[in-house]
Amino acid sequence: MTRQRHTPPTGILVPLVTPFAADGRIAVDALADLAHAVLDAGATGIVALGTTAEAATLDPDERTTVIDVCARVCAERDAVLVIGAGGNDTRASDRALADLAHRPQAAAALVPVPYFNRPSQAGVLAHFTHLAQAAPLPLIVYHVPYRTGRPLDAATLRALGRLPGVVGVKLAQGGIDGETMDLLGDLPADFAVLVGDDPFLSPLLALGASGGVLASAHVATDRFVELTAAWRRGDLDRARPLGHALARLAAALFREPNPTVIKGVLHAQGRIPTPNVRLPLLPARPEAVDEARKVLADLEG
Ligand SMILES: O=C(O)C1=N[C@H](C(=O)O)C[C@H](O)C1
Repeated sequence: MTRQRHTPPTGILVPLVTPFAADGRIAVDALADLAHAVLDAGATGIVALGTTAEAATLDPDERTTVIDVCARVCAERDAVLVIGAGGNDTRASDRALADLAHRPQAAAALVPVPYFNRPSQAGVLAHFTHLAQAAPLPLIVYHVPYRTGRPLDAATLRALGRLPGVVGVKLAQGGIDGETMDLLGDLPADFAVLVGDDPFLSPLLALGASGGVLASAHVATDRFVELTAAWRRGDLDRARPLGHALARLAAALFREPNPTVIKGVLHAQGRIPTPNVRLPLLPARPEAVDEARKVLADLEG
């Protein structure tokens, strides 16, 4: 099948947490309120079932609920919806993506590089070539080698970017290295780099990234949006200090495994009913939450 190219999403996309009520069930209203709040603050869209959503701990019915809520809000708001899908097995990923055929609101699926079973780079390319041909919607490759155990060089990322069904990469390499520079220096047409490492948002925007998928942007969303606009118009006097301030905020929010600190902060702000996470995650220590709130207050003060 020949796939047409689609416009990649840009700007700030927020991968929403899954708020839990005291009885352990998903707090559906709180999830919808979070979605509306980040869109009110200027986010381009939201990601349902990202890592931040603790997607791995949700049962199939709960995953459907999360997608339903996010899809409803995005439809109401005419916002971009990206849905996390896929895994480390090509056939299973294929089936998961096929299930999204009845989600016409979704702009793209966020699909991880296969983790744990350590395919070669050629195997990763073959995986995405297969998925991109068969999937009912465009794909964003989620490249996060410190989670997947599979680094990719710039040539492979570019080859992924040239696949007709692939519209972008969520780049979370844990830093900026030679491969990052090589990739951003020579991007395929209509292929978006979305930053997935919150502390590196500002330098990667300066290098040509078109936005970010950032759990940190649950808070100070308007500042993250402002940062992308400042780099876009070349306003260095605004972008540099704001970028540093948001990197400090991101560092504080990621002091403990994501999304534990973010949930602690959202709970303290009264935006979600509990800070609860599911095992094997443990709730953030109160000191970590307090520190993140202090950095946030300094930013907003
Ligand atoms: O869920 C996501 O999408 C994100 N997950 C990353 C992680 O948990 O490592 C962080 C990033 O902000 C977005």
